[in-house]
Amino acid sequence: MISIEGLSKIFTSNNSKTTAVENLDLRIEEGDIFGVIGYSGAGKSTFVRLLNRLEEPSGGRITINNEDITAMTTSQLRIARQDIGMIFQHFNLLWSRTVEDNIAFPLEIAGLSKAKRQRRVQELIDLVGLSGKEKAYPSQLSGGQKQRVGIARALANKPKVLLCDEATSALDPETTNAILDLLVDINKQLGLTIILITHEMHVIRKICKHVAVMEKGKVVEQGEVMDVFLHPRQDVTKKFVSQVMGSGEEDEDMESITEAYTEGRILRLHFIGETTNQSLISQLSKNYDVDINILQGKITQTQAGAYGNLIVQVAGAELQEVLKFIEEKASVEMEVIQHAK
Ligand SMILES: Nc1ncnc2c1ncn2[C@@H]1O[C@H](COP(=O)(O)OP(=O)(O)OP(=O)(O)O)[C@@H](O)[C@H]1O
Repeated sequence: MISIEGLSKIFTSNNSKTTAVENLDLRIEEGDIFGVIGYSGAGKSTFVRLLNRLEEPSGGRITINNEDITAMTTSQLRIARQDIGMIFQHFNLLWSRTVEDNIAFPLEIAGLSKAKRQRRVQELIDLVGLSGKEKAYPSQLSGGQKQRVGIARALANKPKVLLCDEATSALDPETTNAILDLLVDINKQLGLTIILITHEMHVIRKICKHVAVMEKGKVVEQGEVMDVFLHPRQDVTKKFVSQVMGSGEEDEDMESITEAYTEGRILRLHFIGETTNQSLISQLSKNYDVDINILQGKITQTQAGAYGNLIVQVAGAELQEVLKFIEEKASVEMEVIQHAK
């Protein structure tokens, strides 16, 4: 477990002070994939760099598995850092070393024998899917492959925690998804705790279990990803959620929908969690004498299941039975938008 209490960082330069992180408290459970999201300047990078003391805190305490990182001497910290891997937006690879030599680098520093290094490097290359690229140089790799090298290198000493500083921000959407899938695999296979900072809600939605939203150096909202998606409280959180789900402005179309579809009833179905897997729509149209017309909607997948809204038109002889079934039996929330004339 990672516990952060009253963490602060104040940068002082030329008589000016910037509070990058202010009195921040967080608890991150072992094995979690914990996302920290915020706009540029919110203090995310500083926060993540404080965790392994790449930045020295101005105040507060960080403990990782009951070890007080903030109280460590430089030599204690050097050993503790072997348990904290880190990957970066621009990969930070050694350009004059091959893939295998980049991955071997932290093992050399840790003093492993050549034979042990070679064995471990091969395991890591297999783990991150880089077989065949052992002898390539970073300049010969795609962005996604470079980040795979970064991940393998970060995992070389079998850390318990992996810090990801905007690790997918330099990648295209498809490569981002592949790297995020790899992080989920690693989290499952190795039980590693992942702390990931990003300005993209898509990243949080896809792989995180918990999220903290940062603004002006503070955590302004936090919780399970699904809860934060469903009930964003702060304006900044609402903006991030709208990156994935739209702003809700699409509801302005409701008027044209209700004018165009006058038969039966128009329903807004709100799916939360695994309920989307119930195949509600096909169940209804198979079991009842109704026609169901999907008019609008957005369903998205999170680590805790799928959620979102569907706007449907239901018409036919057994309309009332369908409304009763959804209300009483299905675990979706239903709102009848319009009683058609
Ligand atoms: N070394 C530094 N010296 C002075 N000020 C700094 C330093 N590093 C960061 N800051 C300031 O601290 C604040 C937080 O910066 P930080 O880089 O942590 O934000 P961020 O949320 O990661 O944003 P970005 O994604 O743009 O990097 C900013 O106002 C920044 O200018």
